[in-house]
Amino acid sequence: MAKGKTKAKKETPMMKQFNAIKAKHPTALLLFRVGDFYETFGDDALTASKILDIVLTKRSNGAASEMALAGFPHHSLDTYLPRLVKAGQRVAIVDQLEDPKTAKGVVKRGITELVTPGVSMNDNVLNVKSNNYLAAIHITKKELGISFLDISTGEFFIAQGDQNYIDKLLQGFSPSEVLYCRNDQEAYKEIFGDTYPTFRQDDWVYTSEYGYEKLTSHFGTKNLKGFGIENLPLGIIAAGAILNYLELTEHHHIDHIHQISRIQEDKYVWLDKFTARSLELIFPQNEGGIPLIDILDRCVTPMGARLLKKWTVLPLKDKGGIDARLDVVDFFTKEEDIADDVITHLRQITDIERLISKVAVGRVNPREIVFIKKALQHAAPIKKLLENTSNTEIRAIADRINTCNVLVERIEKEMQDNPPINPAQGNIIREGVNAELDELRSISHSGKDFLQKIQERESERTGIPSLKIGYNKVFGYYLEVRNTHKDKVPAEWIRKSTLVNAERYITEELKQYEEKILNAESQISVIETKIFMDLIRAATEYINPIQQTAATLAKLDCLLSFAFNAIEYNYIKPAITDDKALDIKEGRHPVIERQLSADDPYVPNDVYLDTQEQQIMVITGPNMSGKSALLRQTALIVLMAQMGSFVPAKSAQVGIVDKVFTRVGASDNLSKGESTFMVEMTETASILNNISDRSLVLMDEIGRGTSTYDGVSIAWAIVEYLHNHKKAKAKTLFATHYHELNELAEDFPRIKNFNVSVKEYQKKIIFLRKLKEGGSEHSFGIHVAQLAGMPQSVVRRSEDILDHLEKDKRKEKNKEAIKEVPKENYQLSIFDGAADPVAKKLKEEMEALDINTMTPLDAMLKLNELKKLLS
Ligand SMILES: Nc1ncnc2c1ncn2[C@@H]1O[C@H](COP(=O)(O)OP(=O)(O)OP(=O)(O)O)[C@@H](O)[C@H]1O
Repeated sequence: MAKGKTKAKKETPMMKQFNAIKAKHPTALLLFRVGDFYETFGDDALTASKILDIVLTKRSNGAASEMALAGFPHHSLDTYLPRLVKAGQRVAIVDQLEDPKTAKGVVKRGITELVTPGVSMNDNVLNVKSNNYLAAIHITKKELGISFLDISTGEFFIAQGDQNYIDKLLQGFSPSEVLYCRNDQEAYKEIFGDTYPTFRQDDWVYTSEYGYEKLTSHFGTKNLKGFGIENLPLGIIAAGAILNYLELTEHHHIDHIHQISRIQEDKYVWLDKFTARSLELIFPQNEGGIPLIDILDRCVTPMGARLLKKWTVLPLKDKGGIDARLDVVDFFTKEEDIADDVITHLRQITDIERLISKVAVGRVNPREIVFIKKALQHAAPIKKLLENTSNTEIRAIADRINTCNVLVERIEKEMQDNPPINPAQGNIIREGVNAELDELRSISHSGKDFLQKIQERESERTGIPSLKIGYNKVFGYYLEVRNTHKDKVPAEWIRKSTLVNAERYITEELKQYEEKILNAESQISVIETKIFMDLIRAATEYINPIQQTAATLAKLDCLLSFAFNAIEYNYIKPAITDDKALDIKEGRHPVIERQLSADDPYVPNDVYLDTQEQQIMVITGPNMSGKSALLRQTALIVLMAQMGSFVPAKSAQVGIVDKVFTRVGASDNLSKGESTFMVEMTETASILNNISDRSLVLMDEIGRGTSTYDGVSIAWAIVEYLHNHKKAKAKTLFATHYHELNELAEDFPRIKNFNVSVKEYQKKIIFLRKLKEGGSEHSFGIHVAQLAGMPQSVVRRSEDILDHLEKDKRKEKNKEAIKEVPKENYQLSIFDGAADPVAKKLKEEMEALDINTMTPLDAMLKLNELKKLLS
């Protein structure tokens, strides 16, 4: 070696091991097990110390530089891991794969689990009431494929469609992580922005062959026809990408994922993403708001709560399916005693859907196995109760509950009632299960008894009253003598350590018993673990029936939730019909009514809409009078009815609705750089382009985001369009401040005017909240300003200005002016949309024609020319 140069220190073997694993998973944060700690190194340590607020230190890597280090005790994994994952980290748990005591050289280590936001079985990462979905998207120019998986429950879905549809699904499923192809980065960002944590995979994963092969080999099928997804090639690619990701994250035991289903778009009411948001179905729009789900959800099981969320965003469209649910709810509202008995047992049932998934992935602990048993034991009386009813729908539910008696008996026979979570802690298996185990236990116990006797005997013999027997890992069992009695210690005792106030000794005799006890204990642990593992293996045979039972109990839980709401809040059974009318008598808003006191209750209102007589209700009324509430309650009642729930009304006839479109309130989207008005127009355009004869449209103050003239014109034209649409007479509630729109009812037969009434009393307004036929004259905006505490001078001045404007009769002129616009301009014609240059040209050409002076040949030639123009 050249003089003056120091020998470059080599990496320690452990750091070499760390670097090798890190190189394979550069984007994951490694929790590296070292002895009793999980350590993080380098950049990972910086990240972990920040997120977890743990101390950052340095470690000599053996190399010239020092490395950042941050760690925590291994038993705190459940506390720290969720915090890392929730902060968006992908965390690789690197465990010691062999016993450090017997390892030669550096302990073998490997990743035992890669926990990412979308792939987690950890109870602390998961929310009991929500699914935790991983999504994969495959993007092509024409369409997109998508797949969702919740590994904690085994639910696996697939779909394919245009950007709007996929975006809507993403909103509904709200995945915790989205996978896409590395090459699609730009396209993905452009379409979906950065709403979700993402992970990119290599392009070879995103091919048809790979996806198809992955799915068929996972399910052990020749093709995918049985799942009804064969014709969704893009969805299959996405689903393949999900299975690939499970491999990458070391999730190899996934037998509980035993089917994949197509998301059947046509089975459910279409709610565009604005509607789900503005009706506040799952999330409130403003902090502190209450979404519908909070009102509906009285579920007592986690799987029930999760299913109810799905039902809420996916109301049904087929009468049979809805009626089946309503019949069960009806039964329970009439048979309250049975409902009470069922719910009492249901309350005792834990999350068997997730527990059985843990069995499949081999992560179930002894206590959880006992929970599964208890759950099935409570499912049995539920099955009995339901079987004995006269209702066929309820008996069908009973049929689907499988109480897995053989498994229950085996768990009951083998497992202690209250075993510890960690099998290594011992005492998980009952006595009488295994003779060898029983014998070893008696050796261990008698050994311990004997130790006790040694202590008593020696205490008497030596005259040391405070003599204690203890145990530690370093030198096993010992006798502890306080310093005051040190002089009484016999010569044959061997001193092992000195503490401040005491000394510890071992003896030959102690060592002998120690060996016996420790031998027995380690064998006990081996036998207990083996019996437990055998039991888990046996339980894997029950994955399907337990999943089915879990799904059935979830459904039952949701229906009971509906029934209890109906009983307590006076909801009624809606009549679902195949016609197109909606007839709600004395309907109430399910959320607002709960917030009001009994002295000042919600004022119910009637709403009637159909496609023949009263297709569009134009609702005027002052600010704060309750227009928005009326619109929303109508949609919520329809959606609740189609979910299978009773509804807050005196009576309700609901002709099946296929799509609900809502444009309610301002949903600012300033973060995306769009103005409120632009958003409003985009949403409205999407409504107008998608309506059908069965759609329900709610529009609230459309046009208010621009000048009054623009606003009135747009609102007017939209109402006309909805009325005149050839194929789709969408039922519409149109709330507006523009009284000019009341004129529409004069010319259009299916438009009717209504107003939410108020009373004026001593220059103040009293809100009556009652919907009445007829238009209204003014807005009372100034009164509302006054109510809001506007300075008196401003209120007075605005009253003067209003007076002046009204006297000027400009308002009247405006109305007249609109009415004077030739009607044809509003009619749909082939020239609709002056923006279309071809249509414009055609129109000009046709107008310029003088048919009287044309020969038949001229006419033919001209026609040919026009036809060319069209093509
Ligand atoms: N039928 C009702 N019974 C009792 N209270 C109601 C009723 N309808 C609405 N409210 C109460 O009145 C408040 C205002 O209602 P809402 O927002 O629907 O008014 P609005 O007419 O849409 O007002 P704006 O035009 O200012 O948006 C609601 O927050 C609700 O608490």
